[in-house]
Amino acid sequence: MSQPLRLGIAGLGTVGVGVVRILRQQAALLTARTGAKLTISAVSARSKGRDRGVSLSGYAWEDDPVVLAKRDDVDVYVELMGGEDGPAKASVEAAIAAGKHVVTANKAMLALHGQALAEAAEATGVALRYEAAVAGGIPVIKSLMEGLAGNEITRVMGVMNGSCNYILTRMESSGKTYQDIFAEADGLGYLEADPQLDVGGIDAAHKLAILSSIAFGTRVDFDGIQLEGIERVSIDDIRAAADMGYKIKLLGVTEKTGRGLEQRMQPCLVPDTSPLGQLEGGTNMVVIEGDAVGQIVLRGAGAGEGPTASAVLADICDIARGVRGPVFGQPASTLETSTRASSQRPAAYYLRMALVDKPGALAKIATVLGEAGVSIYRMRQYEHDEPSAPVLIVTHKTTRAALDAALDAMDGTGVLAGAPVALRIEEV
Ligand SMILES: NC(=O)c1ccc[n+]([C@@H]2O[C@H](COP(=O)([O-])OP(=O)(O)OC[C@H]3O[C@@H](n4cnc5c(N)ncnc54)[C@H](O)[C@@H]3O)[C@@H](O)[C@H]2O)c1
Ligand SMILES: N[C@@H](CCO)C(=O)O
Ligand code: NA
Repeated sequence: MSQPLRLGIAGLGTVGVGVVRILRQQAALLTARTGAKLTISAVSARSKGRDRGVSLSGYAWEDDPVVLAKRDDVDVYVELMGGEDGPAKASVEAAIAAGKHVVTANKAMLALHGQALAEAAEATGVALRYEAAVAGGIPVIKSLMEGLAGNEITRVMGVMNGSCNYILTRMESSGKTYQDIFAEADGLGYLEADPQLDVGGIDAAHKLAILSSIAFGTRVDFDGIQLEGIERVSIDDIRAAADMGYKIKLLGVTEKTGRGLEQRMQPCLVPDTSPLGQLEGGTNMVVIEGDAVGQIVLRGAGAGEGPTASAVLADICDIARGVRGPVFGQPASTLETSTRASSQRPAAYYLRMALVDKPGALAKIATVLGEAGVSIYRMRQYEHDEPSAPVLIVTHKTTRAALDAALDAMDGTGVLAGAPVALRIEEV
């Protein structure tokens, strides 16, 4: 048997405790699989005395994660504190400089500092692994980097924030408003301490930025993501979309177009019969398309103690087996700076509008759409008691620019009884 692999774990919250638990409960299995004894040398968290429901006896305690990261008896530094900067980044940098391998679940840090950290790790010859950072327990990093290494990746899509998917699917099943279900999710502890990270799409966008880099050989470019959260998704749209055969999802999409890399994280419609459309509750799904493999669908738990710790353990086991390799699948120095594709690839759009119920109103809308080059594919007007008429339109594929021109022109027609809603329909 090889030398023991000695771990230093910083962060003993949901994920850290899960990792300690698996290391204690599955010690024999992990040794059988890796050929090495996996031991914990030291741990760090904010509160030393807190009862975490798992024994920490036999592990040294460090108040400062940077000190922990550099300890002589630590071979792998496991960062499970979170936060894009602060002690997480400082300690990971210290670990790399001290020649320690690093495992982290910190998507925010990688989305914003991934390139610099990858360059540092590769210069020092240490592993920097982060399976838990994207879609938690789903082995999406491994699938993309290893299982699909023979493919040119054409598109990656995913629902990668469980809290948002919970809110959207609960709105539909309960018929309640966004505000009501947001409060319910908050009460159940489903939201991050800063809920804007979830509902603003930021957490999911961090994950998308990491996947883009691996899929397309580009430097992580979080700021290049067209980002919109779910705060403005209304129960009226969820109902109307359902009536037309769609679900609304906070969907991340990254694809290389002739104009550059297009990364979008926004609410959009997907067919209700598609795997993404059928994804309920807090579950995650990532869909990957490669030129040789076609489309594959990965589904599972994106968060929670067990699933996230499962991914951290996978990385630790790989390091124990001697697996190294570039952080984003090819040497960091060869990753390209992506050209940001400025406008969105053509798509069908869903439009919901309330029209003044007077002769010629619908004709005016049809005219401005036609004049902007936007063609109508499907349309419904519902019976109504109110003075305005609810109208739904699904367009043929069009550019966002043409649609925006049509929406601008609609403003001047005098037949709108409120601001129209326009959502992209993603081909999945
Ligand atoms: N919880 C999940 O389901 C999940 C899923 C995927 C990824 N992640 C990521 O895993 C990481 C940890 O998440 P979590 O949910 O376990 O968080 P948590 O809030 O439950 O735990 C954080 C831990 O870090 C410790 N900590 C924070 N600042 C510290 C400091 N300055 N010094 C020492 N210790 C410090 C805290 O004391 C706590 O023990 C984050 O990067 C998060 O984004 C979490
Ligand atoms: N808040 C995140 C946690 C996992 O990153 C989610 O809901 O998916
Ligand atoms: Na994962």
